[in-house]
Amino acid sequence: MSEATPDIRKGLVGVYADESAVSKVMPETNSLTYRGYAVQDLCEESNFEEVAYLLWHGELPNAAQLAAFQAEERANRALSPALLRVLREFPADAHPMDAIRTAVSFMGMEDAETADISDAAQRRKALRLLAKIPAAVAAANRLSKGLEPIAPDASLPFCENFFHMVFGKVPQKEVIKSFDVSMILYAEHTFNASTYTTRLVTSSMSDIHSAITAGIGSLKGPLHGGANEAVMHMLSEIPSPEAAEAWLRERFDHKALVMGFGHRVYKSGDSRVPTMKKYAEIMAEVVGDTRWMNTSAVLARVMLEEKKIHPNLDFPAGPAYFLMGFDIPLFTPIFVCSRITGWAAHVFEQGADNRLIRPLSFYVGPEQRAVPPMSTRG
Ligand SMILES: CC(=O)SCCNC(=O)CCNC(=O)[C@H](O)C(C)(C)COP(=O)(O)OP(=O)(O)OC[C@H]1O[C@@H](n2cnc3c(N)ncnc32)[C@H](O)[C@@H]1OP(=O)(O)O
Ligand SMILES: O=C([O-])CC(=O)C(=O)O
Repeated sequence: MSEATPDIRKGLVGVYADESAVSKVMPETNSLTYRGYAVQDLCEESNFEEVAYLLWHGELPNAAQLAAFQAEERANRALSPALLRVLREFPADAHPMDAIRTAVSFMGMEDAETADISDAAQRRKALRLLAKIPAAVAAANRLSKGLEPIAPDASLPFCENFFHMVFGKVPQKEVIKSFDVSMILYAEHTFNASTYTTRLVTSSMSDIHSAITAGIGSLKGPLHGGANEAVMHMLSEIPSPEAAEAWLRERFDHKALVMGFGHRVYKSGDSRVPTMKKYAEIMAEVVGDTRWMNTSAVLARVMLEEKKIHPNLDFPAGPAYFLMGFDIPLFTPIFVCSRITGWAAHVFEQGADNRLIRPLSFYVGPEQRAVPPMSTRG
């Protein structure tokens, strides 16, 4: 007798897997809060370091707490000589997401506290990851182009230091502000695929480097974080804003996905898009290049008219990063530099009230059968 099929939610659509106090997505009002604060307000009133502290501690830092947090982050940026040697051995055409995934895994082997999964140790390790990941991303990017890595500068704030390590210089304040806003918007988003991956790994009482390494693997996919790169490749294929509508309609004919559109939770607009779009437009003004935002506007209009699908955060973030001068394969690793904050907050939360995550599968394979001898197998 065949079993009745249980209620299977493919893709876990609509499933509440646990409670969380880190952030809240409200699709009915297109809004998002981190620990109760609207992301738009955080973008205007705070900076990425303050948001990292907020996500990890539940409250915004006061001046002394922020200064101590920043001092810790700045003191932990340098990569070990061994990791730098490993980075030099990576194939020049390795994708930077593969490079940072491997680098974080290596950092796990180097960290003296890897095996200590107490809350205090996990927090110390998360701080070291927040500090070192940008240095590894920047070093791998430069090495892949035959350039020497640039050592972090402890006199610079987080965002300025990232530009320093990638380009060897710090850009004007409008560029830093746009980047900082992108880092705040990318920091956290409830139980997205990569965050859930980090919680799943944590649930077996594994360590934070293992969880973050797995999270990076999940983020890489083009249905998730990899979409910010895919958006820019797509925009680059479109010869001009005037050609965008015909290009898109042709894509509809092939039933192809349009990258940077759609979202599992938001169905009438991603809460973060208006803010990121504003700062992408500021970047277009700073650089004096409106092609990407004009092309984007046509795509967004036609997608809404024809498919009723809105853009997600990756859609304006892609051109914003391009206008900041970053190589396209660096876009998702930049997302990692930010999302380490949200991932770690979830690792702490999962660890504080843990139960092994282990769902069921409904078997649909062959009935039980005898193992045939080799001589009878076709
Ligand atoms: C930071 C982030 O990770 S944001 C997400 C970044 N990812 C992307 O931009 C990739 C493109 N987008 C997508 O692939 C999807 O929208 C996802 C993966 C983000 C969400 O997927 P789901 O929640 O499973 O999609 P959903 O069920 O809402 O799709 C409904 C319909 O819209 C279509 N659709 C959704 N997004 C798109 C898109 N970007 N282009 C074309 N059609 C789309 C689906 O094919 C589906 O059509 P169907 O009903 O004819 O099968
Ligand atoms: O929430 C999701 O599924 C994807 C997303 O937007 C994010 O991780 O920022």
